[in-house]
Amino acid sequence: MYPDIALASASPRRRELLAQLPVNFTLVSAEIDESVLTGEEPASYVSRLALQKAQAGANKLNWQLPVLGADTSVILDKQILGKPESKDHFMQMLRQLSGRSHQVLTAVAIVSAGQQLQALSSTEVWLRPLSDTELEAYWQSGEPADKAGGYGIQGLAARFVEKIHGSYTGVVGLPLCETERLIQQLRRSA
Ligand SMILES: Cc1cn([C@H]2C[C@H](O)[C@@H](COP(=O)(O)OP(=O)(O)OP(=O)(O)O)O2)c(=O)[nH]c1=O
Repeated sequence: MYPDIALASASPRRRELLAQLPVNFTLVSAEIDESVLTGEEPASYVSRLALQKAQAGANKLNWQLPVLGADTSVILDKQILGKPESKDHFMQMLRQLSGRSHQVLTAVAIVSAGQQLQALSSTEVWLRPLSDTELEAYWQSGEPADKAGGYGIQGLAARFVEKIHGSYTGVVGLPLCETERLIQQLRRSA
């Protein structure tokens, strides 16, 4: 069937989550510079990146299809934590996240030739205290490397999560309630 939309993402999680919605989609790659601008607020950062991913995807497709982009970051005391760059970086991040709550922000953007739609999901996640021995073993599993904040709530790190307040799918990388709402808005305006 002809796709309604393109997903500008290399993330297998986003692909699996979008497949749970009644929408036909195709994939497009969109590499962008993910550097944080000086003084940029976390919400502005994730929103800008989601929009830039969608725009980069739309450019590749010559704006023939609406394109969806998303970005997820872990925020601790206004500090933006991306993916761990090394084991040391991972240990440092998880020691900071241990035994307290943090925020996970996921922005979603859909761009088409005529319009730009955006949503922001914010979730508070509480992690229990984590020992260095547990963290060493978790790093060895390979799971943390491609995840913002260095953990995957949907994977082995599930046992570290005491509670969440917000959107589970938002933490995994694509808040489905908000995303479906944007797709419905797009359809209404077509
Ligand atoms: C906190 C958390 C993040 N993540 C993932 C979601 C995102 O894929 C990733 C954050 O990186 P992003 O830069 O948002 O996305 P990405 O590089 O994986 O994919 P894209 O091609 O769309 O840019 O962290 C989890 O899978 N589980 C979690 O619990």
